[in-house]
Amino acid sequence: MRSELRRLADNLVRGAFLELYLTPKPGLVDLNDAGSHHDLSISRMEASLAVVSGYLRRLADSLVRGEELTAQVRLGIEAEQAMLERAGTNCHKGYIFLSGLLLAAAARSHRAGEAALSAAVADVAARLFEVAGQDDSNGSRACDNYGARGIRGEALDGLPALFREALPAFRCELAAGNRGSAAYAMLGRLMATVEDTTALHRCGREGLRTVREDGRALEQLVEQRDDFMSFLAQRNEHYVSRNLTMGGVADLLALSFAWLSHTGELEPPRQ
Ligand SMILES: CC(C)(COP(=O)(O)OP(=O)(O)OC[C@H]1O[C@@H](n2cnc3c(N)ncnc32)[C@H](O[C@H]2O[C@H](COP(=O)(O)OP(=O)(O)OP(=O)(O)O)[C@@H](O)[C@H]2O)[C@@H]1O)[C@@H](O)C(=O)NCCC(=O)NCCS
Ligand SMILES: Nc1ncnc2[nH]cnc12
Repeated sequence: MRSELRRLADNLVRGAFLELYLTPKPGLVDLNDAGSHHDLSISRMEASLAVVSGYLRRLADSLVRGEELTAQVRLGIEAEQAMLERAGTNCHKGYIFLSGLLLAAAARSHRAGEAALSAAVADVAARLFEVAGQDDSNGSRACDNYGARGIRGEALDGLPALFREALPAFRCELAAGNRGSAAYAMLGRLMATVEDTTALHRCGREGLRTVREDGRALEQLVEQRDDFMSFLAQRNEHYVSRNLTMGGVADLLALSFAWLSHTGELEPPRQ
């Protein structure tokens, strides 16, 4: 259990790096540019991931010691503060929460399999929201203004974006022999389905609609083996012109990469 949790913690860090370096991603920081994030850069996000890495190791240790959930929530809040102090950004706030939630659920899930893990996520999220207060945040305002459920709904429902959308999209593409486009099939599915409160906060319902339509277009281009890379680069220009971004999609993509890395599905097949 100890080594398994440490391994998952390491994969959660790896997943966030894989998300950061996937290029192009409209509105988001990638190897080409900082998208709609004037305050961010690759190096700043890498500095933020150093904080995430230390946090996930401490969280795994806390879980191995069998500490109460309140101790893990405290570690999450400390990590949010350390990210602001050391990297000057809140760019992984959502991921600190989502990765911690998945790790805490894995420690408490006594049955094997993704359905059991998803149920454990929902259970931990319900208990976590009882002990952690609700901030006056961009996400909570977007939820109030647009009747959205955002990251809290995603967590309380057991991460359906991960288990029911992203992973099946990746596996379906891989089963068709398309290893090169599998990550983009996953990105397209997340864009088409996630209720991203970062997009809502920045550009209202119109912004979320744009992300969803682009997600469906990306899925079609991937399916038709068309030039989806040029499409994403063009959409990046549009997102930057509107200040549109999709931080929730980014965090859920990172979580998906992390889980696929943990299961070994990112490795090339053995000859
Ligand atoms: C539960 C908390 C995470 C609090 O969340 P809250 O409801 O208060 O909302 P936000 O503070 O807005 O943070 C939520 C972040 O979640 C990401 N997100 C958005 N939609 C979804 C979704 N549908 N599913 C999953 N995740 C989603 C998103 O994160 C990314 O975007 C961030 C940038 O957003 P923002 O801060 O709004 O930035 P800007 O637009 O640039 O802002 P301005 O400059 O305009 O002001 C970035 O962080 C990405 O990660 C949302 O931002 C929570 O704080 C909590 O309870 N924490 C407890 C501690 C903990 O983590 N414990 C776990 C231990 S087990
Ligand atoms: N690549 C990225 N760009 C901007 N915000 C993010 N939050 C998580 N990943 C991100």
